[in-house]
Amino acid sequence: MLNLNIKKLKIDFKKNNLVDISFNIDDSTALIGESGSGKSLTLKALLNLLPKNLEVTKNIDSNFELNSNSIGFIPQNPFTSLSPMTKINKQFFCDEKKKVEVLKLVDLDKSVLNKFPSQLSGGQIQRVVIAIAISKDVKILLLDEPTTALDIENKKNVITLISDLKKRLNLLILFVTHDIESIKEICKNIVIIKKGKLIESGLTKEILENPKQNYTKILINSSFANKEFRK
Ligand SMILES: Nc1ncnc2c1ncn2[C@@H]1O[C@H](COP(=O)(O)OP(=O)(O)OP(=O)(O)O)[C@@H](O)[C@H]1O
Repeated sequence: MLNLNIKKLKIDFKKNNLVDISFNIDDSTALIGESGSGKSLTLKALLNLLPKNLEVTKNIDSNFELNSNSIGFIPQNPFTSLSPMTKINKQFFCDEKKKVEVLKLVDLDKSVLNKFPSQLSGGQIQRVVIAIAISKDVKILLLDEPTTALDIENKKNVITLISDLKKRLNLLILFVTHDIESIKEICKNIVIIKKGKLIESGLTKEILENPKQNYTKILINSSFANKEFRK
């Protein structure tokens, strides 16, 4: 079984500590916290994309090689993650057989390969981005608020798709979001962070039913309140 253990991740800017956390991913983990809590910095640290002005101490253990092939990244805004002037076909870095195979997994016809991003719908673009992410020998998928830019219908579809891919491809998942509701279907565990520190962690079901910390209760309530508001 795959495992990725963030034994220590400490990120400082000058004398300010921005992140100081440790947690293990052995299935699917949601990383949740209010804006500015350090979620994106944590993802960037895993992707080796932290800006040079930050001081980083990183101790990560995994039972697979952690490199650009084993990490797949799904960004917040699928619309800006594809090159607009390049046909979908040229945005993959794998052979033709693999392209068709991963497109099938995300329920897209191979005819999209011959199109430009502007010829696809928002939901189709997000599916292409997911297909590109899984076209390598991916072991862990990092998702940065992957449904924020989508409407409710597409949001539901993408959540179902990710949940399905996780099972079929046996992937580890680290899902960053503000929206606790969206991770119920996908994530077994939750890690709650505030100002770069771990506040509470455990099984999703248990934390949603019985949050211990006030901060967690507020995050859960605001997520449900938003949902009501959007109805
Ligand atoms: N390059 C940087 N230099 C200095 N401080 C930074 C840098 N990048 C991020 N920070 C600070 O680190 C903290 C955490 O930022 P981060 O982007 O990880 O938050 P986040 O939880 O992803 O927020 P959001 O949900 O709004 O995306 C913030 O206070 C931010 O201002």
